[in-house]
Amino acid sequence: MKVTIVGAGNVGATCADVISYRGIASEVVLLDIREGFAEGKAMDIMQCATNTGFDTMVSGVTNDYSKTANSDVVVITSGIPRKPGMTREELIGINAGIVKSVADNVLTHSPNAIIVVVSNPMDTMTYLTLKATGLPKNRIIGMGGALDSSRFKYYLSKALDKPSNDISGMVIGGHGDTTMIPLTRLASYNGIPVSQFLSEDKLKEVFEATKVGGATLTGLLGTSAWYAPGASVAYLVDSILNDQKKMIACSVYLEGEYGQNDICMGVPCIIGKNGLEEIVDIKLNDAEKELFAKSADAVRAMNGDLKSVLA
Ligand SMILES: NC(=O)c1ccc[n+]([C@@H]2O[C@H](COP(=O)([O-])OP(=O)(O)OC[C@H]3O[C@@H](n4cnc5c(N)ncnc54)[C@H](O)[C@@H]3O)[C@@H](O)[C@H]2O)c1
Ligand SMILES: O=C(O)C[C@H](O)C(=O)O
Repeated sequence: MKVTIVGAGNVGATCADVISYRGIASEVVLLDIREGFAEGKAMDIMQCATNTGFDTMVSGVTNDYSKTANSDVVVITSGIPRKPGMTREELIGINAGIVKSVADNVLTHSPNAIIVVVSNPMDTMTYLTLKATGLPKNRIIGMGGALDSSRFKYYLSKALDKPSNDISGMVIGGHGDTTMIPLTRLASYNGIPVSQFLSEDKLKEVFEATKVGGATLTGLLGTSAWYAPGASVAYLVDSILNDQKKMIACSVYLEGEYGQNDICMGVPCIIGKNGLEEIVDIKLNDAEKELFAKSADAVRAMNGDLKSVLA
């Protein structure tokens, strides 16, 4: 199975590294516009093969889309990341043009690919990709919820002082500092509601820390995070390529689900060989429904800025 990753920067290269290390795909092509950069990243990753023991063929190309032909999955990470103090939404002016032209290019050579959108503001870039390509909704998946959910479990694990892998939890809504909805009511520690172990105040702290998880890392690193984002994309790609049918919160096109229409935002999805295979309808309580509606208002307002790109 072949995966192309457009953008060989921090997230794209980390994703290629995790995919090859875990043997998720037989071939990975990294593509970037910076002369020689993707080639260098691919060479560096390939020089891990004998020490970490993988057989995936990773190659890099400078803007040559012919090398990406017949990819099963294309991941779009091209564009600029935010700097400390910025929101993801501020990236739209530059990233919208990049994402649209990249989506057109990849489809010319891989007309059947499933596209995973990572560039920010991710929900809006996912919507843009869907509208610009006209592809069916099962083939356009925005990655954000897998990452936000892993951060949620990290913060819960810290609060509980228990391992992250014993914790279950999901973040839905937009992938933004104010639009994420960590579902604290439904999170559990080995099947037991976390509310049995954590006070309301502690859960509120976890909720708030999760929402700004990306901003916190950006403040510490000077640019946005890449290890967990790259691993989260690889997790999603694994579920597609290996038809795992995992339930993963992803940004997908909604047509009435969760009371929303004509918008891409994070909801629980079954992800398999056809990409989005099902949107899972979990029963939200009134407070969660209200948060979801507010989150959708913010994402929709952002989508309004796409008019000139989509014209
Ligand atoms: N959805 C998420 O959960 C999530 C997580 C982390 C980062 N991101 C976003 O992913 C994007 C990339 O982040 P990063 O940290 O890897 O940035 P980065 O700057 O390290 O890498 C981006 C790469 O894109 C390349 N690029 C720019 N224009 C291109 C084009 N037209 N064609 C091909 N390549 C092009 C650049 O040369 C650069 O190497 C940012 O927009 C960031 O906000 C999203
Ligand atoms: O925080 C960012 O800007 C990058 C990404 O969306 C993240 O959540 O790490």
